[in-house]
Amino acid sequence: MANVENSSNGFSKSTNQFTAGIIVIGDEILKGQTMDTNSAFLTKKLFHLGVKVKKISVVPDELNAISDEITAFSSKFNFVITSGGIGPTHDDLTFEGIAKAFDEKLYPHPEIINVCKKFFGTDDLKNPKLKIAYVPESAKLLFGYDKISQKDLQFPLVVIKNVYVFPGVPHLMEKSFQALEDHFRNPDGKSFNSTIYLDENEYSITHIINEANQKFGSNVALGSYPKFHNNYYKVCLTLESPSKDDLDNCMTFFLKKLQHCLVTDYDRDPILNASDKVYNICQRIVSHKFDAEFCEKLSNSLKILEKCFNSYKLDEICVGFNGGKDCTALLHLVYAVIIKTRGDVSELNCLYIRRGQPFPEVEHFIKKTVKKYNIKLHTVTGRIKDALISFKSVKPNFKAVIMGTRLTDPHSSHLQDFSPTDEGWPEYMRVHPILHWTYGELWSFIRNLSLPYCSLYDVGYSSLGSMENTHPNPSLQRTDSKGNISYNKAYTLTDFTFERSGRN
Ligand SMILES: Cc1cc2nc3c(=O)[nH]c(=O)nc-3n(C[C@H](O)[C@H](O)[C@H](O)COP(=O)(O)OP(=O)(O)OC[C@H]3O[C@@H](n4cnc5c(N)ncnc54)[C@H](O)[C@@H]3O)c2cc1C
Ligand SMILES: NC(=O)C1=CN([C@@H]2O[C@H](COP(=O)(O)OP(=O)(O)OC[C@H]3O[C@@H](n4cnc5c(N)ncnc54)[C@H](O)[C@@H]3O)[C@@H](O)[C@H]2O)C=CC1
Ligand SMILES: [Co+2]
Ligand SMILES: [K+]
Ligand SMILES: [Mg+2]
Repeated sequence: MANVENSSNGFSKSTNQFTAGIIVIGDEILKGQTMDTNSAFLTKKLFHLGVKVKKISVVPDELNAISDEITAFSSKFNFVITSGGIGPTHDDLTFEGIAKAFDEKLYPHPEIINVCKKFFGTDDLKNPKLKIAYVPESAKLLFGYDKISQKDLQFPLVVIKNVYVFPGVPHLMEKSFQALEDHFRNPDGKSFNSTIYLDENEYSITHIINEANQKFGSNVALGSYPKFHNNYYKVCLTLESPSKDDLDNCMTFFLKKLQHCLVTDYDRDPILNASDKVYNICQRIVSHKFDAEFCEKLSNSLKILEKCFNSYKLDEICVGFNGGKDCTALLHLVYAVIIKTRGDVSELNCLYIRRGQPFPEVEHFIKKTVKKYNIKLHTVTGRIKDALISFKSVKPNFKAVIMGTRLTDPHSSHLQDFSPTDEGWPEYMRVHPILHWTYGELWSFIRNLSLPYCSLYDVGYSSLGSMENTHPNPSLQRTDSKGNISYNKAYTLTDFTFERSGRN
C-alpha cells in the first residue's frame, strides 16, 4: 500500500484520486541528445495502476532547478517520481536537490554502503563510487523483487517523503519500477476506458463531441485525437470514467450520433499475434466478411508458404516487396507463417527492385514497413531482369522469391504456385501464394486485418507502377455538386477488370 501522505497542503483529499508528478532530470534530454522515454514508460504504467499523472517536467542537472521542482511537485501530488541523476558523477545532483528542497543533509546510508560493498567490492567512503550511497537523512529504502529475472533488485529504491527516486538509465529505471509498481497501485483507481475510431475529420464532428462533453463530461473524460496518414481512421476518441454506467451511456450516445463514420473492428497493432489473427481470420469473421471460397484460398496460401519454408532455408528466401497492395498482404502472410512455424522472425529478407521514377509515397511506405516487420531490405535499381541478374551475382544464396503475383496480372495467367523463372532469366523459384486471390479478396484481407498500406490507394490509385506510367484510376473518380474532382479509395472498386485502368 503506498505511503501516501494526505497532508492538508493541496493534496487530493479522496484516496481514489492518486496523483503523480514526474520530474525527468538530465541535461542530455534538454539538449536533445537523448529522447525522454522514461516519462512515456512511467505514464503508461501509472495509468494502468489507476494513478493520475498531472504533470511531467524536465529539468537540467542543476541543484536549484532540481530542488525547486521537487518543492513544487511534492506539495501538489501524492507521488513525485524522478528519473536521472543518482549516479556517481559530478552531474548527478538529484539527491543534493532533494535534500535542499526538504532542508535535510546528505549522509551515507549504511544499507546502501552494504550494497556498494557487494556491488563494487568496497565500502571505503573516500572512493568516488560511494557517492551513490549519500542520500537525504529521512530517506527510506524499498527493496524490490524483480518478477522477470526472479531475483531481488541489487539497488533499493530511495524514497524521501513522497519522492520516489529512480535512475536515469531506462532499463534500470524500468526494472526498478516494475519490481515496485504495487506501491503505486490505486486500490480504488478502477477506471473504465473505451476507444472509438472515426473516419471523419475532427471539425465535422466537434459539435457532437462538445454535446457529449456537456452531457457526460462531469464523470467521463473525453479525449479527441486527430490522426493524419492513417488508412482507416481520422479521429480517435478516448473515453475514461470511474463509472461503467456513465461510460456506457456516453458510448451509446456516440454510437448513435457517429454511426455514419464509425470504424468497426479496427486493430491498432495487426503485427501483435499476427499468426493467430491470420490463421483464424476465417473462424473469427467468416460470418459476414469472408466466404468459404476465400477461406479455402487463404488456407491454400498458407500451405504454399509453409511448403516454401520447408523447402528452403530462411536465408535462401526473399520476398519481392515493391510497396504495392499485393506484396503488402503477402508480406503479412509470410510474417504470420514464419511466426507460426519458427516462433520468431529473425530477419525477413525482401527484395525491392527500384525502377523508373518511384512515387515518394511508395518509398515512404516501404521504409515504414521495413521498420515494422524488422525486414532486411535489398534494393536493386534498374529494369527487373537486369536487376535480378546483378542481385543473383551479389547475393547468390537466394534461391526462392515469394511474389504477390495474381493470375489477373499481365502475362501471369500461366503461372503456378511454384514456377521457376523463365529461360534466360536468373534462376529463382518464384513462389506465388496469392495467385488465385481476386482484387476484392485482397482488399478484404488487408482491411479486415487493419494492415497499413500505401496512401496512394486511398486517393484514387488502384494499381501502382512508377510515376511516369501510373495515374489515378478514372473508374474511382467522383465529382461533387460544385464540380470538384476527388477519388474513392481503391478498395471500393467493384468491377475488378478496371484494376489497372490507371496504368498505361
Ligand atoms: C523475382 C522476380 C522474378 C521474375 N521472373 C520473371 C520471369 O521468369 N519471366 C518473366 O517474364 N517475368 C519475370 N518477372 C517480371 C514479372 O513477371 C512482372 O513483370 C514484374 O514482377 C512486374 O509485375 P507487375 O508490376 O505487373 O505486378 P506487381 O503486382 O507489382 O508484381 C507482382 C509481384 O511481383 C513482385 N514484384 C513486382 N515488381 C517488383 C519490384 N519492382 N521489386 C520487388 N518485387 C516486385 C512483388 O512481389 C509483387 O507483389 C519477374 C519479376 C520478379 C520480381
Ligand atoms: N539500478 C539502480 O536502481 C541504481 C543505479 N545507480 C547508478 O546510477 C547510474 C545511472 O543512473 P543515473 O545517474 O540516474 O542516470 P543519468 O541521469 O546519468 O542518465 C544516464 C543515461 O540514461 C539515459 N537517460 C536518462 N534519462 C532518460 C530519460 N528520461 N529517457 C531516456 N533515457 C534517459 C541517458 O542516456 C543518460 O545519459 C548508474 O551508474 C547506476 O549504477 C545508482 C543507484 C540506483
Ligand atoms: Co548519472
Ligand atoms: K549524466
Ligand atoms: Mg542525468
